[in-house]
Amino acid sequence: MLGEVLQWEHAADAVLSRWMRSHPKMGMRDRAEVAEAVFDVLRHLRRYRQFAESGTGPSSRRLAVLGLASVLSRPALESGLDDTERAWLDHVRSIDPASLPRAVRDSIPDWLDRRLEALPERDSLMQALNQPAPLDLRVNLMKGERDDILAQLREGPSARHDPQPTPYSPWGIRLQGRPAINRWPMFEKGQIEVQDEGSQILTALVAPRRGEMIIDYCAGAGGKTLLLGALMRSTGRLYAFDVSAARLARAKPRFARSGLSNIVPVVIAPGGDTRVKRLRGKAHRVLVDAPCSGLGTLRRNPDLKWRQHPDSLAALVQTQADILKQAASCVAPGGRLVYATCSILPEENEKQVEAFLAENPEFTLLDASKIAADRCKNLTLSGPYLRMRPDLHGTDGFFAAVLERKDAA
Ligand SMILES: C[S@@+](CC[C@H](N)C(=O)[O-])C[C@H]1O[C@@H](n2cnc3c(N)ncnc32)[C@H](O)[C@@H]1O
Repeated sequence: MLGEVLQWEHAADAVLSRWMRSHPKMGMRDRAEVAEAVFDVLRHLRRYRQFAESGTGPSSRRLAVLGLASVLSRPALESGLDDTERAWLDHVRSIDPASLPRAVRDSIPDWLDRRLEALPERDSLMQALNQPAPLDLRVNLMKGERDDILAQLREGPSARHDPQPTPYSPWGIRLQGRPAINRWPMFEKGQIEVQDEGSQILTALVAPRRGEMIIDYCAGAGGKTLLLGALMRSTGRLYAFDVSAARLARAKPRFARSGLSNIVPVVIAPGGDTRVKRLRGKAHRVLVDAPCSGLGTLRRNPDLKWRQHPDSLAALVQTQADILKQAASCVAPGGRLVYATCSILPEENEKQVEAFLAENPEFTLLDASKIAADRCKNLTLSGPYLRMRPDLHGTDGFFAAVLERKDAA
């Protein structure tokens, strides 16, 4: 299975899920260990490949041994190794990561290492992106209060995941480990959803009001749409646009569970869709959660750093600019446009916004950190952009900018 993951034809979690389904007799604990070991190899692949150059036998076995070393106790792992492998593992364990070239230590391709060079506190960011992430939940305001849900989670079997309120989002709960929450009654009833705290905070930047007309332009499977709908208290009209019918189809059961009745899902055509044209200048607020490299989510999707290339990134940057232009046309005078990504790369973030503002002087940049602080009391950022980072905030890496169209008067 690791061999298949490393061919990069499919996302690692898709290959893993298929493999798990084809091994129905495997216990929960073994499944969790296999998944952790595969993700560990993906996080540290470049470093492990270098280590695997020494030693004997198939290199895929050496990679698997290194991944398993992150989840199994030493005696459990070593009972499955021969003397040569044990000696090799001892040697590898004695290597100080600080002695390795930076891109090998961080396990990223050279092209990406160069692009991340200028980021502030780059080393701590890369270190944090190479760690596993906790699981963040969002309480659905339409169906519950955070304190009540937290109290329920602290009773019963979910207590072992140490439920804690998220530090910044007033709706978030953080769990440790990988609980299968989609079987929990409170999930089935639509009281909780999975949503990283950073994603909750950036959705709050849209700050929708009751009765408004809002567009979630890249709604995908609806993660942010659900919070927008709840913040609108199920009033007004919330369009969930996406070019992918499959993604919107995945959103529909979530919309149904949520109890929201203000969401209108629409599959749009890329480029000039007539329904988009009809909404020209009408929306109070538009969120563009743009398709991006996803490099801010490496804690959860470590394969993304191996699946992206400079060419695919250049194509994404062009798509983001096109989407931003179309989405902007829907914003009413005095209305707001929120541009967001889960990337850490300046070309997908600040540079994209600067290029848009240079071509669209009718928009001005607002201070996103102040708007975020209105909802998230403990969050002190320096504006004008929202930049969430795993090393500084414990969230995935997110970027957002809030733009306002000048009033017609
Ligand atoms: C980052 S994902 C959105 C995730 C979603 N907002 C959430 O919170 O779950 C980006 C989405 O943009 C969609 N997309 C790509 N090109 C688009 C376009 N031209 N117009 C609208 N959506 C597009 C993709 O299908 C994908 O679902």
